[in-house]
Amino acid sequence: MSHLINFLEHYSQMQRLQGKAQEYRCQLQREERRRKKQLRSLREAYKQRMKDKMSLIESLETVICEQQSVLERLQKGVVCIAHPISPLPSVGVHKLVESISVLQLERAHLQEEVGELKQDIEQKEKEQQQVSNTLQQQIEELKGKIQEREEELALLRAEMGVTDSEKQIQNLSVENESLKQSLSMTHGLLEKLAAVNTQPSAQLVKENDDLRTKVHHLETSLQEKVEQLVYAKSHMDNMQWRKEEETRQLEEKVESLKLSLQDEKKRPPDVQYVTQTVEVESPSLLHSLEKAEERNQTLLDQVSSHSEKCQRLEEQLQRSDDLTSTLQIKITSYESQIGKLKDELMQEIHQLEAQKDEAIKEASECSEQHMDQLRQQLLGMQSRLASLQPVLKNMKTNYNSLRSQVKNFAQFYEASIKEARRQICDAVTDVSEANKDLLQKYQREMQLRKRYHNQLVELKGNIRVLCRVRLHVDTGEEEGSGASAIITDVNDDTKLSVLYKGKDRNFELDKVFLPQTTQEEVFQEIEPVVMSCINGFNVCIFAYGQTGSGKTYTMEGTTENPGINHQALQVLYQEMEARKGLWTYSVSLSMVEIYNEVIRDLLSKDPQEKLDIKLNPDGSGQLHVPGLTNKEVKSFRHIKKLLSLGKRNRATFCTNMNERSSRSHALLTITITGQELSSGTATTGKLNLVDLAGSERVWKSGAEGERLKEAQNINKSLLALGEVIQALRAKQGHVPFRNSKLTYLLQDSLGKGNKTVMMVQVSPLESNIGETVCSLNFAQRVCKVELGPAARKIDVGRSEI
Ligand SMILES: Nc1ncnc2c1ncn2[C@@H]1O[C@H](COP(=O)(O)OP(=O)(O)OP(=O)(O)O)[C@@H](O)[C@H]1O
Repeated sequence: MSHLINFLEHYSQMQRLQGKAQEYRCQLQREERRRKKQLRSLREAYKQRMKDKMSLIESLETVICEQQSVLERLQKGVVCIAHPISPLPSVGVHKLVESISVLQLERAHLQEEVGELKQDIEQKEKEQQQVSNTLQQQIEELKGKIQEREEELALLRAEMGVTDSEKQIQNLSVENESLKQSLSMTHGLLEKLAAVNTQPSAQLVKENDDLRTKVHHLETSLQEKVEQLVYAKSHMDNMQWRKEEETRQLEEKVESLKLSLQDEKKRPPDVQYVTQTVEVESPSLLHSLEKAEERNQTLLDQVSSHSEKCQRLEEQLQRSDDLTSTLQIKITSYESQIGKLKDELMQEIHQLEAQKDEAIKEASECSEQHMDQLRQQLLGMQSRLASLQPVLKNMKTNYNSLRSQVKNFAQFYEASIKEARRQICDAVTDVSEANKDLLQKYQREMQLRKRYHNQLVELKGNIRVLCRVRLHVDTGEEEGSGASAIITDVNDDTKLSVLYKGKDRNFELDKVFLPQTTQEEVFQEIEPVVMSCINGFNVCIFAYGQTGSGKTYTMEGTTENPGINHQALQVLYQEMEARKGLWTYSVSLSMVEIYNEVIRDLLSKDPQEKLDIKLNPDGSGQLHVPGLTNKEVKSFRHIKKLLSLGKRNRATFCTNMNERSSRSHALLTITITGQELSSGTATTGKLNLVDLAGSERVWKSGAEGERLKEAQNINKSLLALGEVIQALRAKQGHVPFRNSKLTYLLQDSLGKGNKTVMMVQVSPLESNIGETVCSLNFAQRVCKVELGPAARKIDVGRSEI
């Protein structure tokens, strides 16, 4: 047992260790996920910034293109200026040259900055490389440690053999493997990070180079344009000088001509000749003068057009200057933007580097922490394993001893089982014997009960005559004659007296029910007789009395106050249910009506069919009614359904035949067949519940025809019944069963050894006194013949039937 407890303790320890390992694994996975997320966000931010930079560079490129086109346009303008002879404004060209030199200076600055950036990036790359190298080294160290631990675990596993501990070790190995994977993943992520950091720097450098080449191209083209402009300017200066020279020569010529003309005019007559000569010569001179003037005019026009042209060119140059200055401003703003961007880029690079350093630091710290944890776990595991080893040895020895015990246990078990079986068999035989004994006792008790019950019933009388005084029902018909004519004795429930024709008539019967007696109280009195049916007795219960005396009420009752029929069936079913397991029962039911000595089946599909009583063809001497429906009853509910069907069928006759129910007998027969399971004893009992026709003496009041026939038949059958009961009570050898259909039909139930209850119903009304006395006389006549130990003193009344 102690081994088992030890084993369980170790097992629980193992479980705990497994749980912890699982916990660590989860922690590691969480950390890994966190780091991945961090790196992902960093990468996203970096990408976004790079995108911004690229868009800025693109915008810069477009600006440079624009500048190029402007320069091309300028170039074209300079070419146009080279051809006409006009003075050229040198200010714009100078400005352009100056801006180009500024640009060159800027370019030199940018080149320097790019060079510095390159150096920075290289420096950063080197640092990054160093960090990744150190991380790589750490990873290698971790790998080595993991390898060592694996080897240790393998050794431990080899020592421990195939137990639950091995599962634990396997779990730890799996955990180590996952740790390794996470480390390699971290390594990969770091590499990716490094790659991400280097990539944009190279791109930037490349773009800077491109920009630089573009600027160089622009500068060369500008240089060429400047040279062209200088050449054009010198050409124009030349042209202007020549023009001025020609103009000066012509003016000098005109001046000399004017002077010579004035000299000629001042000379005497020969001067006339000279004048004439001059006059002769002067037209030619005038003509040449005119020509010279004309030429002078054209030259002046040319000069003015050239000066206009020069004006325009100057304007153009002014515009170009403006354009160049705006471009210069733009370039400066772009340069400032580039500077800002460069700063931002540098800041971002610094931030990224700081983040990267932080991430690396965190990763390394985390790895170190994990390593520490793992180391601690390993130490814990080692110590636990060390403590487990002796326990394991103990367990092994325990296990071996248990195994040997188990081997012996089979024999011990078999012996104990045999012993237990023997004991159980003994106990079972004892119990079955006791059971048998009990069963015998029970059967004896049951027989005794039956006997005592029978004795009790016999003591009360096998044929009992009871009287029920109907409750005074205050109906209109009976008004004025409502006084009770019956006097009951509260102290003696067997006596009642009636004041009839001035005389007191005293009657003594088996029991008298007072008007206020309830349906339940009535049934309680006859319950033992009813119950004897279940024990194989035939029982007949008759309700006798004049019309309206309460026969149907006593037998059928109402829904609120069920009568004998309903209560009898209920208790019978209850008893059958109580005997379940000891007895099995089958119940069948038939309902007939006897009217004018004709039997009709109330449960038949054709209730009008007349039935007859015949001897059973099986030779048993028993009577039977061919064609009579004898319904097998499944439950109490089924019985109720059948009763209402019979009632309905009878009601149909009533409507057809004018209150026939009062003048016909209704017979309900329940047959109960039972079998005792232990002994196989079978019993069959019948309960006949009869609501007799009204006993009033209508035939005496001069009734005729059908009514007379009815009355005669009723009287005949009731008389026959009285005679049969009398004969039975008197235990006569011959019982006149065949005198009526009713007694003939009930022959087997009225015979010797069976039980009969005659419930004589009387009306309490003064107006019914004659019939009441008549019914009581009938009851008394039946009662007086009683045989038994306690002879009754009976004041015999007159029989008027
Ligand atoms: N003990 C009683 N308590 C209350 N009402 C009763 C009692 N006995 C009879 N009645 C009522 O008296 C009336 C007549 O009774 P019932 O129909 O049972 O007489 P009956 O003898 O069967 O008549 P019939 O011969 O015409 O069938 C019914 O309304 C019934 O409910």
